[in-house]
Amino acid sequence: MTIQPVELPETIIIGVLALQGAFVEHMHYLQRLRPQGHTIKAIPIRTLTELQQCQALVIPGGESTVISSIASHTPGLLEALIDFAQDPQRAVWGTCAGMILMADENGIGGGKKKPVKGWQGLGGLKVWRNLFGGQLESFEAQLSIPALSNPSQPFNAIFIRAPAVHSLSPELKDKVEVIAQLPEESCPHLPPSDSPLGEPNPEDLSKIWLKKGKKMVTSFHPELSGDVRIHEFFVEKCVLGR
Ligand SMILES: NC(=O)CC[C@H](N)C(=O)O
Repeated sequence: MTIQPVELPETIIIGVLALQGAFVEHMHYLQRLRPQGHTIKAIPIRTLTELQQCQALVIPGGESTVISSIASHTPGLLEALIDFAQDPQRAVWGTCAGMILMADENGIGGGKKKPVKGWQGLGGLKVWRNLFGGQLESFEAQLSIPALSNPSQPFNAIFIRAPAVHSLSPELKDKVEVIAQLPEESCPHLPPSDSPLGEPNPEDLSKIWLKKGKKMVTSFHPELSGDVRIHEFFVEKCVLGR
């Protein structure tokens, strides 16, 4: 099946899911971008009608259980978000809690807590919630990321109760681009392996920024870094596909 490219309007509306979490920051960063030939308008999304106006979507960091619960109590919203996340024509970026929601399945620690409903945006991604630890274990890492503009300038990646990749399905592994990884010494330890997610792949733990077609996920918070380059990447590569 070939996918027909969608004609984008001059003004591209990027929705930022605004139910909970760091959505204001994402909107500020997106509004600063000036891609060639287009204007970006970032709008907060709280209803189905607002989502229907968007060409692309950002799911912010925050608390995935809360975002999921509010979405499920808003008429038609959760189903429409899942459709949007799975539509290969639509650009969607999940950061931190947003990455958890974009996964197929998620688990926490030894797997005792109920998982959050996965939107299956990349297809084949499983994540651990909070594997890097609680709020007090938050940390920053200066990363060299060759895919960014001005790559010699490190990117300050901020991790707050961040999720880690548990595993990628073999089909996803073939299609996904791993854009950034953590050095081994910063990777989390695996929890006891009694998780309902099945056997983790320790090699996937370091993967903190993944892209498949128009979808991407980052386990950290680029909207808190003071650096717009990952937002710029999302607009150029995922939204505009250039
Ligand atoms: N900074 C974040 O987005 C944290 C995500 C949070 N630990 C969750 O499970 O939803």
